[in-house]
Amino acid sequence: MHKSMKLKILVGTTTQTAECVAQAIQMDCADLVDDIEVVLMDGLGIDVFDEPALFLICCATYGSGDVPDNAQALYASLHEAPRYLGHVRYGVMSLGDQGSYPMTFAMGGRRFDEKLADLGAQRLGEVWTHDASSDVQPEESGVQWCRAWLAEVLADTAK
Ligand SMILES: Cc1cc2nc3c(=O)[nH]c(=O)nc-3n(C[C@H](O)[C@H](O)[C@H](O)COP(=O)(O)O)c2cc1C
Repeated sequence: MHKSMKLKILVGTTTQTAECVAQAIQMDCADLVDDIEVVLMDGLGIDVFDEPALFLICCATYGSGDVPDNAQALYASLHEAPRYLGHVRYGVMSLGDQGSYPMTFAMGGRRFDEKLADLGAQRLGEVWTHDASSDVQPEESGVQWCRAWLAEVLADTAK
């Protein structure tokens, strides 16, 4: 990946924590990537991955380990209209609440991770998680993770 490439952040959220994390990244990582787009997942389908971009799934968890309502269409589309996504490289930021939902902690983002990997897409780096029952501030921690993640991705591509 080059600095001039696009980072597209796909946001699955209900109460906007994930969106705030994505927006903080958009502002704070502008020195690392020229073009950062934040897109809510509402109404998206698998064709969002047709665009040549590095993808970042930033997704909360609802129900019992499900993706949020606004992510349901995209998640369903990966199952209902599957196709090979070998050209896609992505990272995952997954939000949850370990205190209240220990059995399904941060499974929203992980569900996307599992399905994208099934379709041949390549995850770069480890999955970042945020626990709403902790004192960790999501925007600050998310930006810190994303800067390190982007630096690694950029360095790897430069090799
Ligand atoms: C009704 C409800 C169900 C939830 N279910 C889960 C869950 O199964 N696992 C989990 O880790 N977090 C769960 N959470 C916690 C949210 O994922 C967490 O608060 C997250 O930060 C919300 O992100 P958002 O503001 O972007 O929607 C749930 C929250 C609510 C209100």
